[in-house]
Amino acid sequence: MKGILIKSIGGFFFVAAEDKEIYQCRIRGRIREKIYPGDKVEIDPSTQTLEKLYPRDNILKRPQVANVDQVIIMLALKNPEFKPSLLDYFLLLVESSGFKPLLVINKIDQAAGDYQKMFVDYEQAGYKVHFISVKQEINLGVLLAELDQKINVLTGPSGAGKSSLLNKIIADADLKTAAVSKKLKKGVHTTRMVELLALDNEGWVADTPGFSSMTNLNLEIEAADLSWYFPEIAKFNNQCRFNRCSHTHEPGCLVQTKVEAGEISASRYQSYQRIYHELKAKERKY
Ligand SMILES: Nc1nc2c(ncn2[C@@H]2O[C@H](COP(=O)(O)OP(=O)(O)OP(=O)(O)O)[C@@H](O)[C@H]2O)c(=O)[nH]1
Ligand SMILES: [Zn+2]
Repeated sequence: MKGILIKSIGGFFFVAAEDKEIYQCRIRGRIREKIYPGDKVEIDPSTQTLEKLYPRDNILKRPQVANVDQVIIMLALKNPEFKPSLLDYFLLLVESSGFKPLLVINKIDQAAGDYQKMFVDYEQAGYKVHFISVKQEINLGVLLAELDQKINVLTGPSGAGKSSLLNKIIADADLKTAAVSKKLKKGVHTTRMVELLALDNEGWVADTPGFSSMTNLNLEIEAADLSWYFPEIAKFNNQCRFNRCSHTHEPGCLVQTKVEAGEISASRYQSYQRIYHELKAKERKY
């Protein structure tokens, strides 16, 4: 029977199978590869053995999850205050590892004025933005529909409301507590096992504890490649006067022209420039 690995602990592999049951399997000796949450597997339910690992589409490094469909970047409008530079950084991390981001802006109950206009830049760049309030349960249904049938990874800075969201949309009460237990999170650097949590529909979500420190992770990309991870800039790559234009200072740069004309967001371009120079400085050091 086919299934999906949701977690593994001490040699036990928990597989959510097609029949909607969860089987606690042992592995057959001949499977040599490492198996991650999200992996599609074949099990023998009668003996509770994991017999086969199906080829995977992709694997996310941190946390290690296989067959990821999208990475949810969740930020709050307020508490903590929304900062475009932080969102740009999260987007870059997701884009540069080759995954599809989904933007979720939480705490719209605390909004004053036309907050949506702060996100027009992102929508123009091609990102879908969901505006929600976990607390007041606004737009949660629409978001949930977007997670259906998919393996989702949830990231975002501390205080964005990730645990609160999981509390509302996870089907199983036991899993729920595991997902939000502060005790587990605070453990002395015990790396909590990644686990797929079942949503109320047919989707899955992996929480990423400690991703608040994601901003400290080193980006493993080169300055010269940076523009490929800003979709609205990547569109114009190779159209500047110079072949390997960095879009920072060169004459005849189409990107700079588009920024001046307001066709590329000035704020996004600022983030691009800042990160470009950070990466350059790092490259000079080594
Ligand atoms: N006003 C308002 N507050 C919210 C909303 N969602 C969450 N909060 C509050 O925001 C605070 C942080 O929420 P958490 O769910 O713990 O945030 P988190 O992203 O899991 O944070 P970490 O566990 O530190 O990564 C809590 O006090 C929540 O009650 C919302 O939609 N509106
Ligand atoms: Zn250029």
